Amino acid sequence: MQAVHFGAGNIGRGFIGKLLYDAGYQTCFIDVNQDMIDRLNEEKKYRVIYAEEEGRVFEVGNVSGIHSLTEPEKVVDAIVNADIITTAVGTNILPVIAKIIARGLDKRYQQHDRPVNIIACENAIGGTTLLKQALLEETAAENHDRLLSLTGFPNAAVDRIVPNQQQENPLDVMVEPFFEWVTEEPKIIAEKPAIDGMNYVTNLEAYIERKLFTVNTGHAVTAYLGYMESKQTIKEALEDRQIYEKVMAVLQETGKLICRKYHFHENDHQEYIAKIISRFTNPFIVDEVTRVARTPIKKLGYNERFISPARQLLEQDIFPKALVYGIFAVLHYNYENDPEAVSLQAKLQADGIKKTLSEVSGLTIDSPIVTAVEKLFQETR
Ligand SMILES: NC(=O)c1ccc[n+]([C@@H]2O[C@H](COP(=O)([O-])OP(=O)(O)OC[C@H]3O[C@@H](n4cnc5c(N)ncnc54)[C@H](O)[C@@H]3O)[C@@H](O)[C@H]2O)c1
Ligand SMILES: O=P(O)(O)OC[C@@H](O)[C@@H](O)[C@H](O)[C@H](O)CO
Repeated sequence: MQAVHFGAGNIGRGFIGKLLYDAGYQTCFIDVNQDMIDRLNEEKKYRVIYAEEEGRVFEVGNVSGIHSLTEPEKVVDAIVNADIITTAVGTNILPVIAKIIARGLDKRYQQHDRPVNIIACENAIGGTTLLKQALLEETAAENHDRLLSLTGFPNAAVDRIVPNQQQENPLDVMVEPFFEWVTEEPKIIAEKPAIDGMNYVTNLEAYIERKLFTVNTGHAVTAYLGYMESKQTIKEALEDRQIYEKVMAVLQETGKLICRKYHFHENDHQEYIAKIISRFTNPFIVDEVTRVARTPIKKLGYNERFISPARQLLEQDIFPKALVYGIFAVLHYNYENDPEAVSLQAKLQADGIKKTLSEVSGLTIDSPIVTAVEKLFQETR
């Protein structure tokens, strides 16, 4: 069985690639990192190392690589023959790879009518749906029906902390032992891919919101508050009592929303939070605050980890005080090596807090969230 996976990065190699290998797939990674592609083709295998006391090591074999931009014909042919297509490139890159995937699917369905599932393994609500929309834009209108009748577009939630790597062999990747991959069953086409460790659910929204608003909201608040306090890593940030308490306050707010909306049991959710904090403070992982804080403009999006739970709480007449503080912290993120942080700071300088926040978040300028964030700035001046 052939898998085509876009993004040979941390999650691509450390999570999806491993599960695909264990399930018997030969995985062709598509990336723009030439060194990574060359190494994959030379070595045809790499190692996944667990960040734990025993330090278990797993070999992932049957891998190869193709450059997304310089070898487009090879990418197209890999898509023609794929049994599954997955991505882990970052949500912002999905419209970029849509072009080549659309070409590949077009050629595929000219040659045969074997259905294929595409699963975007990104941190986003409706990641595969975003890719599907971008694919339709890249496909001639007369081929839309054929594309939609032969392609499955299930959304997914993926959870495994894979920090930036410092391995001797750049192909090797250290990951936390915990993982969760949940895929939307009703949108699967034809036979369900049998991948050990990937679970199918009918109500993905509950799982993705629980994951995004707990793991990722908690992670992001830790990172932005940590950055403000000059902490280097997520673990170091959480060792600061004041940061820890602010993070817990945020998780109690998002927890209230998740438990009410999806009827998760309160005690189970508190255990879920405790487990996540223990994952963040895993002593075998060095996870820099700047990795977790990356792309702050994206993270302030309307359907993202801060604004979505904050506005949903507000709709229930609950004022999201702790989340507002988190948003205030995001606006302080001025890391010069993150292009989005640089643009965000430039925009804040030019347009001020209310206009900037309103534009990046999609909230109205008179939203109580925007007003409360501005008030925090005034109070700390
Ligand atoms: N690292 C984690 O802990 C984690 C966990 C769950 C989900 N995710 C999600 O997985 C996705 C990837 O994150 P990551 O941490 O692996 O990032 P990463 O930067 O390590 O990997 C992304 C890869 O995509 C490649 N890429 C960029 N543009 C490309 C293009 N046009 N064509 C093909 N490849 C391209 C990059 O070269 C890189 O190798 C993100 O959506 C992230 O939110 C990450
Ligand atoms: O990947 P991002 O930028 O959406 O979020 C940063 C981290 O919170 C994220 O990568 C987590 O490590 C991951 O989502 C854990 O499953």
